[in-house]
Amino acid sequence: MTTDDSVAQEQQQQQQATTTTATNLDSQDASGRKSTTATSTSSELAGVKVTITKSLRRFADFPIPGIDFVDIMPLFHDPVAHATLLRALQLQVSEMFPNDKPDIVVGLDARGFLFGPALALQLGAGFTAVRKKGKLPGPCITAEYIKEYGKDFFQMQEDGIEKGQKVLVVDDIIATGGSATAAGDLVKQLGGDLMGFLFILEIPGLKGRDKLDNVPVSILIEES
Ligand SMILES: O=P(O)(O)OC[C@H]1O[C@H](OP(=O)(O)OP(=O)(O)O)[C@H](O)[C@@H]1O
Ligand SMILES: Nc1ncnc2[nH]cnc12
Repeated sequence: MTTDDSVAQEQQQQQQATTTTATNLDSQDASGRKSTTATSTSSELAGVKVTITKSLRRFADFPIPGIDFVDIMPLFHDPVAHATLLRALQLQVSEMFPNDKPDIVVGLDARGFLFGPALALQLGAGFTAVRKKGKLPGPCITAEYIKEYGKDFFQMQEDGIEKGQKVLVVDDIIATGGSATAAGDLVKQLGGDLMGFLFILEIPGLKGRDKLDNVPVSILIEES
């Protein structure tokens, strides 16, 4: 077999695997939510969590000395892992809110943008960005916050959320919880109904979720 043949064969196998995962996503209603009769079980979630965990990797002393950085980028490099992640997040939202759904998914700059819009589409919700200061045009509101490796500012456009809209905040990682707290404050300032927070994983030991009281907090991979 030539190199070209084996590359083509590998691509075909990967395409088949992706199609299989995508087919499993079909059991959902018109709004994009999974139907209760579909196969959304805890064991299915446990299986996809294993696949996702295998795609994570760590870098010591990044971006500054003393930080053990968890890199989520391989999840998006592999289309099967990517589809699995989206499936798992969709299931997680169904578990968080069995009889409800968000109007708006808010994703945090920048890694919350990698999956927030796709998840919003799956849920039949809109997407709004929380961005680092100076990136959004027009009238904005601002919040200063402290995260695991520094201080920063988040902004939202004033028309990013309509008063009373139900909002789910999503991000890749919760460490100290500073970023998520600031995002939740911005949502509430705009009159949004903050439903909860969803993360792919947490940095253990920093007690980030303790900052996020009064709303449901869901973390796909509890220990990393
Ligand atoms: O819980 P915390 O201590 O606030 O830390 C978590 C935040 O830190 C990272 O973002 P970062 O600010 O590094 O931005 P990036 O996504 O652009 O890399 C991560 O994506 C979270 O948003
Ligand atoms: N340890 C960490 N790894 C990756 N992203 C982070 N954001 C905050 N802390 C982090």
